Amino acid sequence: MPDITGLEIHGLEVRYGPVEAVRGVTLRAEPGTITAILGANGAGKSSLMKAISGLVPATAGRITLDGDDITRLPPHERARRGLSHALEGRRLFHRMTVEENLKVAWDFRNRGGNFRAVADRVYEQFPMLAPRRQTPAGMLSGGQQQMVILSAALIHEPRYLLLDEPSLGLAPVIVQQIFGFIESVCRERGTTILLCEQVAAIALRVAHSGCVLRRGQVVRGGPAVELAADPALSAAYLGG
Ligand SMILES: Nc1ncnc2c1ncn2[C@@H]1O[C@H](COP(=O)(O)OP(=O)(O)OP(=O)(O)O)[C@@H](O)[C@H]1O
Repeated sequence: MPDITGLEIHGLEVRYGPVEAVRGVTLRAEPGTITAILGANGAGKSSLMKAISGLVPATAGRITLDGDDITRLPPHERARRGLSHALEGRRLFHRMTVEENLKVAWDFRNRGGNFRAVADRVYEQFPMLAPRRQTPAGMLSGGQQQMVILSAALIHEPRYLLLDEPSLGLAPVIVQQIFGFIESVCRERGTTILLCEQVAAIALRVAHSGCVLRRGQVVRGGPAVELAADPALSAAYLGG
C-alpha cells in the first residue's frame, strides 16, 4: 500500500509548438479533497489535466502521485495506479448503449470481478439511467450523458479523479445534481478530485481549495471559501 500523500505538481509546463499552454504550474491536491482549477476559456485548464493523466506530455516539471514520480509514465500506467480522467465534451460512444459504454470502461482494465453488480450500483446511484440502459448514449440528454461519463470514470473506484468542466452545457438543476454526486464521491469514498471549471461559483461550492489559472500560470490559490468570497477575483478572471 503506497503512502497516501496526494497529487503534487511542480513547475509543470505544456507546449504545443510555439504555444505555451501551461507555464510553471505548482499545486497540490490533498488526499480526500476536491481542488478546483478555475480560469477562463483557453487559460490552460484542460492542458494541465491532460498532462496529469498523460494524454499530452509535460515539457518540463514533475508530477507525483502518493510520492511516486509519474511524469513520464504512459496513461494506462497512471490509470493502473488509480488515476481516472473524465474528459471535457461528453466523450462517449454515442451509438453504443448506456450499458455498453459502462462495459467498455469496465473492460478497459481487465481485472475480472462482477460487472453486473457494478452496473446495478450505477443504476441505483442514477435511477434515471436504469430504464435507459439499452438506449444509445447519443440519444440521452446532456445531463444523462454526464452521469454515464462520471459512472464510467468511477467504475474501477479510482483514488484520483480528474473532471474537466462537468457543468458544460447543462441546465442549473442538473448541474446541482451532478455536483451533489461529485461531492458525495469525495466524502463517501475518499476520492481525491481535481475539478476544472470556468464557472467558478459552481466549483467553489463543492471544492475545499482552488487555484486560478490565467494564460497558463497560477495567479491565485487558497481555500475555496476565501476564493468564493473575493468579488474582485470572479470579476477579473472567471466569468460566469
Ligand atoms: N492541441 C493543441 N494544439 C495547439 N494549441 C492548443 C491545443 N490544445 C490547446 N491549445 C491552446 O493551449 C491554450 C490552453 O488551452 P486549454 O484547452 O488547455 O485551455 P482551457 O482553460 O482548458 O480552455 P477551455 O475551457 O476552452 O478548454 C489555448 O491557447 C489553446 O488554444
